[in-house]
Amino acid sequence: MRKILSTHPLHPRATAMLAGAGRLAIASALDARTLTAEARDADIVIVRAPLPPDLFDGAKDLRAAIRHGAGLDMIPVEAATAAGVLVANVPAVNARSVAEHVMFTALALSRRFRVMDRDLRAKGWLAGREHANSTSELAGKTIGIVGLGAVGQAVGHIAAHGFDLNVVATTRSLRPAPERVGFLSIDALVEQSDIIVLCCPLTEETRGLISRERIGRMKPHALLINVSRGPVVDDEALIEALRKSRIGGAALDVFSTQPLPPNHPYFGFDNVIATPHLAGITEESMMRMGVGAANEALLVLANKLPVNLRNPEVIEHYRRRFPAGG
Ligand SMILES: NC(=O)c1ccc[n+]([C@@H]2O[C@H](COP(=O)([O-])OP(=O)(O)OC[C@H]3O[C@@H](n4cnc5c(N)ncnc54)[C@H](O)[C@@H]3O)[C@@H](O)[C@H]2O)c1
Ligand SMILES: O=C(O)[C@H](O)COP(=O)(O)O
Repeated sequence: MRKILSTHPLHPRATAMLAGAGRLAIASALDARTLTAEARDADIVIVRAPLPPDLFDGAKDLRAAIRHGAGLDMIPVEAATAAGVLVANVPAVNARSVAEHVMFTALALSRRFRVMDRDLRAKGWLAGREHANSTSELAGKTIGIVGLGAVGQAVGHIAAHGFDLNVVATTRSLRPAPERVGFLSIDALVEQSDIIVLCCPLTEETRGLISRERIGRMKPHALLINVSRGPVVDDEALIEALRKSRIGGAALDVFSTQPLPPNHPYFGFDNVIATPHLAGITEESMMRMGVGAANEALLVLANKLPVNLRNPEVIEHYRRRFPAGG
């Protein structure tokens, strides 16, 4: 019987789709050793936790590693390709959830929601109201989007049409600019934006993109929102900037170390919102990601290629391993 290993439980609709195709096993733990052992006899692995590169060495039946979501950084794509394993993801289907989270944190930071709510509960009405004078509207401000893909475009659309923000973005290839979006270089974007949203993938190019130097160029009231991946930001520099009130605040959904340790310096700031990598997770997006991943798995098990194949260079090697495959 075919084994589909998922690092996490899937949405019930996805589980139901896979029921006839094989045995769905949920990983018993997420450490490298357990995942490697449990992938050894798997045909498919559905991924929401980082896979170790050597997982592929002993997984002789493994046909595909399928990301439940957009970011490919949890799959060592080179190692998978070398082993003849297909890599796929489910792009765009959580973009709306992430964009709504971005706008929610932009509003929460601008309106000082955390301290108002906290002080109302702890110190009473007047203490809660005290923060209101230093809050601001979003309308008319500039939001700078780094990574104008599915998430970035959804953020830009809501920001421009829903909140009357001016939208600027970096781009590497997208032309012409979407409606109401202006293109800037990354340096101009960090200098000119009141709100900076990071929604690029983690790559060698984006690792450390928000460097000490770029944090130093931000406006003193700038808000930094990171829904990309933790290592895109220089944590030490950001913590220092927050300590010195060099920027207005930050909303961080992703971190260089996940889970974020309970005593992390980010928890010490009133003007930081920290969430545990959940911007893309809602009832709706979990259903779409799960169904998308299950669809890709069913295609592969039916000897077809996944729709969102991310390592097409693997095909020849893959077909040598599974002569009927694809
Ligand atoms: N926090 C969450 O829950 C969550 C959910 C979804 C996605 N994400 C993260 O957001 C990323 C983007 O998701 P998406 O669905 O928009 O993907 P996408 O592939 O549609 O868009 C990524 C965009 O980033 C651009 N890009 C790549 N390198 C860049 C660079 N150096 N500078 C500027 N732009 C660059 C690409 O050209 C593309 O337009 C994912 O890779 C993932 O890391 C996080
Ligand atoms: O890359 C993504 O799409 C997000 O991080 C969500 O992925 P998840 O399925 O791991 O929550």
